[in-house]
Amino acid sequence: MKLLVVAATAAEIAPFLAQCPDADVLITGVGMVATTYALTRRLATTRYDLVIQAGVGGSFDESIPLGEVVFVTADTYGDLGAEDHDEYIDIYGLGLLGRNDHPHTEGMLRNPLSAMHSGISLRQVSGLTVNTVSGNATTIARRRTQGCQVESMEGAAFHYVCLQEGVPFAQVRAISNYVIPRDKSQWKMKDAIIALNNWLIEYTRTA
Ligand SMILES: O=C(O)c1cccc(C(=O)CC[C@H]2O[C@@H](n3cnc4c(=O)[nH]cnc43)[C@H](O)[C@@H]2O)c1
Repeated sequence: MKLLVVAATAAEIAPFLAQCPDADVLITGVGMVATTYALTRRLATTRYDLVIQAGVGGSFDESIPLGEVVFVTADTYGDLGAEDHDEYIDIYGLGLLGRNDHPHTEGMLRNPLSAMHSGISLRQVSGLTVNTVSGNATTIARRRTQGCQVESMEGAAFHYVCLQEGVPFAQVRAISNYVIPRDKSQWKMKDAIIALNNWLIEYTRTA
């Protein structure tokens, strides 16, 4: 199987890079803009059977233990829209994008799961992608209403590009922190990276 591993930063997949130096890897940079540019460019020249985005992320759901590796099967935008005084109107609410305009389905960028994904036996969650990491109570309360379990800075861009290009994909994230008012002392980045890489090494060994 021709597999591409995508990560925002090399640090997130450093153990994998050390153990699998010949793997096909794309380090995109952090955020939706960098992810879209780098991945679109790569997929324009190379066809893959599966593209995996491996990263860390925050969880709104405190029943998911820090360090757990999850499979984000649907993603959406957390801050694409307009502020109307104290309210937030998302891009669909503004009428600038239809909730079912391709590649969106009911306002989500859904992974069309197939037999290819059967080897990914991780908890399946939905993702919210933001430009600014949630760090104050008002923003967090507002973003919670979107009903997603995890937050990242790249997931929606990754889903969007893969859906547009018709490439099978999987967004896999290890939970490094809960989405709470900013307190980096509570982040478990190292544990999350170890768990993410253990999963990635094992998955690519057997894929
Ligand atoms: O110092 C910070 O405040 C900070 C905030 C977010 C991420 C970082 C990183 O060093 C990792 C980059 C990577 O992390 C993902 N991430 C992790 N937790 C969250 C979150 O709660 N909300 C959104 N993104 C998160 C993100 O995808 C970045 O690529 C440092």
